[in-house]
Amino acid sequence: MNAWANWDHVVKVDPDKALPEGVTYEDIRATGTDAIVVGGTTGMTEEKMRRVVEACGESDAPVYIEPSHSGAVVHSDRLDGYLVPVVFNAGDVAWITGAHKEWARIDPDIDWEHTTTEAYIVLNPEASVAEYTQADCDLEADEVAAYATVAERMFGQEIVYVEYSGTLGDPGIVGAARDALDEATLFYGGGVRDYDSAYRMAEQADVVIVGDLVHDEGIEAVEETVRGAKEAARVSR
Ligand SMILES: CC(C)=CCC/C(C)=C/CC/C(C)=C/CC/C(C)=C/COP(=O)(O)OP(=O)(O)O
Ligand SMILES: O=P(O)(O)OC[C@@H](O)CO
Ligand SMILES: [Mg+2]
Repeated sequence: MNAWANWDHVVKVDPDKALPEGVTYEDIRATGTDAIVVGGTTGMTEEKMRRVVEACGESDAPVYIEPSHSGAVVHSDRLDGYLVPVVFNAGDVAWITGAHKEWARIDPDIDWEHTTTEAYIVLNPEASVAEYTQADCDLEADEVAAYATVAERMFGQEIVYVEYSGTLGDPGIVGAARDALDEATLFYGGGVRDYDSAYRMAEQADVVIVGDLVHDEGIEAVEETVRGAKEAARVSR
């Protein structure tokens, strides 16, 4: 079984942003989160990625990188895997297959066994990821559900990621994606900042991803979101 089938909560660390003073990766692990994913859209370099992956060395958390381009990929024994975004509603095919083609062309060391794509549906037009990929964010619930179906049924995606980076999404839309999926794991990310928002999104999605909060507020706030996500998962099981 894929590791993420058992996850409820993930912390996404942006290598382009600092952690609050004194916060370590072990502290992040100790919040009870299930994994650390390292990624972001802007300012991503191999060196910044490597720094974070190495700093995770001290903790026993599962660590995955989520590269935003081939130049941000680092290979390390510390990594549990590589989560590679494919933006299903991108306006430019570079973010669907183009960047991936270039990666396959230039990187002889791709660890296919530990590489999984994530079928992103990007829904916050204000986020850098939406701007970069020229995503069509103006989607109704049935269109989001249809993208989820296409991802799972036609493209065999194991992870569908409803991405509202920077703002809390519409639970109805997230639920529509969930209802469309059979086997795939539904990730939700965006604007989760406390117990209630984590709980609400974990009622809809399988895994709640918390990003900016760890940089802006630190460990206690993240802990609250872990509690919210885990409680909602427990109740709905
Ligand atoms: C071929 C390889 C290795 C990679 C290509 C991967 C693709 C298609 C990336 C597209 C952009 C993307 C989906 C990046 C993933 C991480 C993500 C969504 C981060 C959230 O970014 P924002 O919060 O919008 O941006 P900042 O936090 O950096 O401002
Ligand atoms: O930074 P936030 O808004 O928590 O978003 C999390 C994640 O989905 C970003 O890719
Ligand atoms: Mg961000």
